Amino acid sequence: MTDTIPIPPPAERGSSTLSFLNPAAPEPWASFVEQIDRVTPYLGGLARWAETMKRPKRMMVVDVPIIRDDGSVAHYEGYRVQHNLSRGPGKGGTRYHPAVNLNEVMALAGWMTVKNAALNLPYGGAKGGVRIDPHLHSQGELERVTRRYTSEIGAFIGPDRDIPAPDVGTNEQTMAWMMDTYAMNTGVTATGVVTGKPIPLGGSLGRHEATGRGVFLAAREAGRHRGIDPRGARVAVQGFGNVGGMAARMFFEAGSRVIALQDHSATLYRDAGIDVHAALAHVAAHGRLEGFEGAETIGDDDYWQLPMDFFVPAALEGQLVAERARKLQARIVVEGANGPTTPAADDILQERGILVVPDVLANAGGVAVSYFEWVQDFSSFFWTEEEINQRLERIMVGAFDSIWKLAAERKTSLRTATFIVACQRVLAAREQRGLYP
Ligand SMILES: NC(=O)C1=CN([C@@H]2O[C@H](COP(=O)(O)OP(=O)(O)OC[C@H]3O[C@@H](n4cnc5c(N)ncnc54)[C@H](OP(=O)(O)O)[C@@H]3O)[C@@H](O)[C@H]2O)C=CC1
Ligand SMILES: O=C(O)CCC(=O)C(=O)O
Repeated sequence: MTDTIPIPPPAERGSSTLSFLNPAAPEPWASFVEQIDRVTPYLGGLARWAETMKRPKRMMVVDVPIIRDDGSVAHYEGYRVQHNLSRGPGKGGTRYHPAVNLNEVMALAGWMTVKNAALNLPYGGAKGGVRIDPHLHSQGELERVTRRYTSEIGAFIGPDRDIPAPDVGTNEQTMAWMMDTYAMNTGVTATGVVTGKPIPLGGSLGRHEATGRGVFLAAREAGRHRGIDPRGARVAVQGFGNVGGMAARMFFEAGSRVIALQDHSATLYRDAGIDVHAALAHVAAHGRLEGFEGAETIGDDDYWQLPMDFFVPAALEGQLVAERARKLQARIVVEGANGPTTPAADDILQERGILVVPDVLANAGGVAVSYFEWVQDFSSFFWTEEEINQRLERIMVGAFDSIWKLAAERKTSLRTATFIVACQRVLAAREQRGLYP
């Protein structure tokens, strides 16, 4: 039922050679469930509620029909999963990608529940997506898809119900169309229905950079504990979109040597360090890393064996599988993407002494600033970029510190410690709310 739209072969996207999702990885929801199983023994009396985390509260699969530019009718499958609403409205991004499916969106929504609770944001967890390759559609077609999708899920979203934001394949423009469609359908200009909006529509300064900035802050804190200064550190980044591009820029501006970059179109390497500003300008002009002349092209196998201090996977889930975890020559992995490391790979990295800063902590800067945006929209009072960046740093460093201490106390990985904090908050709320009768 969820696989009616075939995944276009890479050939349709130009000279891409990298797969969309790693076939060697388990399905994302299976990884999420395994992570919940791993944390359950640490939950004490709340463990009796742990099953809640393995049952998404509400899931929608919607048909999104549009008339294409050539007059033909096309159907796309859309999803919105509200994984948990115990602590507040749903919150999480919207993904446009040809491999999106219900299983993936369930996992992404589950990770949002954990991430939001780990940072103590007053939200549950949700995520949405449409199974479409945005690279193959005109702006007009994407606008029609977005408006139809927003109308189809319209009864379930709202500033106090569920608040979408950008994710892979979506951006500020997508959020503007979602907000406008919601306003047209309800008669209310409720700017807080989505975050990650353009600034003139109630968007927040700093949101565009926030996830990458948060990844850098998490890396800096992890490096402090491991005696690795970002200045001069060797860094490789996978994925060069909003998160990977911005994280690479933050490292570069902090004096790191960004030795390798990879996106769908190319894997690039320069031992002396890549000029990240020049690579960003190339992608802004050409839409992909392919053709960038400031580095040499290397093979995918070589990429996974480069000696480095920080590795930042910032593309899709399931990239760091067991085989790659055995080869990886990094000292710290900072997960910019959601779910990039499989549970089996996690174990191997831990055995090998490679520190992993998990997605649900490392990439939480985006949703933290989304929270600031939502608060600003409600109060119609907007903060300066400096205030936003200071608050972001405080929230990221505070969460990192407390999770680091808990991991040391309980002798767990940072991932398990983050899940302990989050599950305790979510399940305590569930228990306190009670069940009727
Ligand atoms: N945007 C946000 O605020 C947040 C995003 N995240 C997570 O970060 C990750 C990236 O999201 P975001 O940066 O927003 O998405 P974007 O669409 O902006 O960028 C994704 C990047 O990953 C590349 N990519 C896709 N597949 C592969 C692959 N198999 N190998 C190498 N590169 C690949 C894309 O290349 P190409 O363009 O060539 O396809 C692109 O460079 C996702 O896991 C997302 O869920 C997490 C927190 C917040
Ligand atoms: O900003 C948000 O609301 C959510 C961002 C997101 O999708 C994520 O953190 O994975």
